[in-house]
Amino acid sequence: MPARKTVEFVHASVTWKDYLELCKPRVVAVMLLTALVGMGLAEDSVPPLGLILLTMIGIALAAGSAAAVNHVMDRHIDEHMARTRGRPLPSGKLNSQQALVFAAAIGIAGISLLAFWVNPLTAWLTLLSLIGYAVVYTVFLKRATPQNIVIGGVAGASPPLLGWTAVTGALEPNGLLLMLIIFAWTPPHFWALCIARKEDYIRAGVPMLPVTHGEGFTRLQIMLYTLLMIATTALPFLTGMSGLIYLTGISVLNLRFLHWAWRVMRAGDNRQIPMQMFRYSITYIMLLFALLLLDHYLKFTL
Ligand code: HEM
Ligand SMILES: CC(C)=CCC/C(C)=C/CC/C(C)=C/COP(=O)(O)OP(=O)(O)O
Repeated sequence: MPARKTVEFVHASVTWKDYLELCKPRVVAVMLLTALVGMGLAEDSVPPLGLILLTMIGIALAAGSAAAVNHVMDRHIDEHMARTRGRPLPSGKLNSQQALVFAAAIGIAGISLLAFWVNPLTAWLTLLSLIGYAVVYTVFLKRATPQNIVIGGVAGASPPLLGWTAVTGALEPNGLLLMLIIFAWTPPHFWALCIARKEDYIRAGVPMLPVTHGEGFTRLQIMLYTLLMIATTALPFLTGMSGLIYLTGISVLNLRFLHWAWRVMRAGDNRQIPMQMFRYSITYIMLLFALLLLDHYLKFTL
């Protein structure tokens, strides 16, 4: 009887906020910004508002579904990490069945919406990203190799390409280029946090790069990927997709990113500096995509 009472108590306290938290809403919000920019840059004219809304809702539902599956698969990892133990599953606010039913419902809704009202190519690519993150990264790579986020990063990097294909119905080099920028940005973004939260990953037994190869090696990798990322951010200008507004803005953002990578290289045991770099990486990616959009529309009005 007491066990039953506990279950009833847990059910009674479930709110929509617990379900929202399953979707990693802040990460998905930034992904939606990158998808919106992909849509904007795909054509000279502004895409129809209906198409923008349907695409954003479809991607949001699919990405939220992938994030909810990640919460279920990782619940035993998350309960060992200070950063994640308050999440809905490890804290007992939701159980796996509730989370999986929710993930299936919004996942099917999102992919169907894209398939019927946007286009089949975007629906297929979104489904691939969903499986890439929820299954390939979460179930296999995360537990198996310190290169997990380099390979798994392909799924997280896809939203600008999904936005692009939603408008054009085709895979084109400039859409892939936007995806490439996020792909190169992901390792410095994540490994900076990984250094700051290394003890969490040791406790949870997850083979992240600072755990398997040490912090010094990870810092060097952060610097190398930062340089690669800076090179990829030159491509929109070099291909003529973006102009001088973008080039000026991105140069300032890149100098700051490089400065953070340099500071992390020399940070020793300091945990604040990698954490600050992680936070900057988020500001950076938002400003980068905002700049691309600003440059695109100002080019046509100036
Ligand atoms: C596979 C690739 C990626 C990995 C492994 C990764 C990893 C992480 C992790 C572990 C966090 C901390 C989350 C938390 O504390 O709850 C985080 C936060 C964040 N990530 Fe990523 N990330 C990836 C890709 C992306 C992408 C593509 C974007 C957006 C374009 C993004 C945007 C963000 C944002 C906005 C946050 C802050 C969330 C918050 O404040 O709660 N990430 N990322
Ligand atoms: C359809 C589509 C666009 C799918 C992309 C889905 C998505 C939400 C990707 C997020 C990437 C991310 C935050 C990875 C961290 O996972 P983690 O498990 O290593 O981090 P954690 O410890 O914070 O859970």
